[in-house]
Amino acid sequence: MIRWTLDRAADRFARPDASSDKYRRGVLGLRTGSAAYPGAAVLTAEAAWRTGIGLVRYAPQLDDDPPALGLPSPAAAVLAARPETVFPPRPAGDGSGDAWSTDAADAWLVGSGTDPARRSFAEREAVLRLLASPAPVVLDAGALGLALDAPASAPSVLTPHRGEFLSLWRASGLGVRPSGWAEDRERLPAETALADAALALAERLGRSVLLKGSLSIAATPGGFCAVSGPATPWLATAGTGDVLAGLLGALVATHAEQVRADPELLGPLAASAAVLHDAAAGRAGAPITALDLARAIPGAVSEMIGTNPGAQPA
Ligand SMILES: NC(=O)C1=CN([C@@H]2O[C@H](COP(=O)(O)OP(=O)(O)OC[C@H]3O[C@@H](n4cnc5c(N)ncnc54)[C@H](O)[C@@H]3O)[C@@H](O)[C@H]2O)[C@@H](O)CC1
Ligand SMILES: Nc1ncnc2c1ncn2[C@@H]1O[C@H](COP(=O)(O)OP(=O)(O)O)[C@@H](O)[C@H]1O
Repeated sequence: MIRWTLDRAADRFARPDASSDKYRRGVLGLRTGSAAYPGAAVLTAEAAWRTGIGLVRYAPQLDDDPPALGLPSPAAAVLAARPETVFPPRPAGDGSGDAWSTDAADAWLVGSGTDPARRSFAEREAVLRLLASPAPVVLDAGALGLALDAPASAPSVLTPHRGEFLSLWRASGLGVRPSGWAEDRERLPAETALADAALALAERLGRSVLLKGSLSIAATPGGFCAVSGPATPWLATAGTGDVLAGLLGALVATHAEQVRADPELLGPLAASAAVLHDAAAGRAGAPITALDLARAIPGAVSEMIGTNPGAQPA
């Protein structure tokens, strides 16, 4: 198992150069947030932009509930926070089934701030289409379970916390809980027990896994395994996982071609997202709030690049 560091992450961070333009630098598509959780859409967009990317496209969930309590729609909330974001050229429901084709982005982030119980049939079909296409996909929160329903054709990485990981473990038929994991959630499994479990789930699903927590483990079906942390416990606050998902989405989109050629690269990228997330946390003070964390990402990126200024993008 490799201990992942900011130096290693710097080696895999894509810098723009004179030949860059917004499309060639990486386009990330977001299918995040919902009427129930519009804030998650904002946090994923904010984190993706602040990680450094050419373009973020936001796709509202198909057939989502109407906004309640006077809240804005997730798309309106994203636009207010991040006017750089681009939205579908026409509303969904025009007969095409989806406003954007799967190739509208180099990579996709799906699921943060969504509730699987409220996902419409059209939305589920749209995500399954993404998972059957070649662009890499990050699956988070409410979309994690879809990894069990789709063949592993798109290179993909899942970002469960320990509770979500246990659900995936059970649903994939691996048993009640991994060896060395106590029933009591407060008792943290040892590093090796976390790593063994992450590797076993990655192999079973044929997808990479970033098991989040104080220690985060990035594991791939091919056997790559990296640990980072312990991260600052001030990260234990709502929305920081959405920030991590947006950050990882941007790293994947800026390496989409390389990931298509070698899906194992999702392991190092996931490990890099975890260390960059904690570096941003270190700059966000204490206590941390999720939006402050996202806003601290550029400082963490500058610090990271500063550790290895001459490196070429991987
Ligand atoms: N501003 C927003 O819009 C926010 C939206 N969020 C979204 O809210 C949705 C549901 O998240 P919830 O937090 O309600 O549900 P979770 O899916 O996080 O929790 C489900 C179950 O897992 C347990 N659990 C949570 N964290 C755990 C951990 N680290 N170890 C072990 N067990 C753990 C919980 O106690 C619960 O029983 C997700 O889609 C998420 O993305 C959250 O990210 C919070 C912020
Ligand atoms: N005690 C802790 N110490 C360090 N990091 C933590 C701790 N608890 C949570 N985190 C980190 O905070 C983030 C929480 O993500 P998640 O549970 O998905 O929250 P949310 O759904 O509210 O965004 C993850 O990146 C996780 O690694």
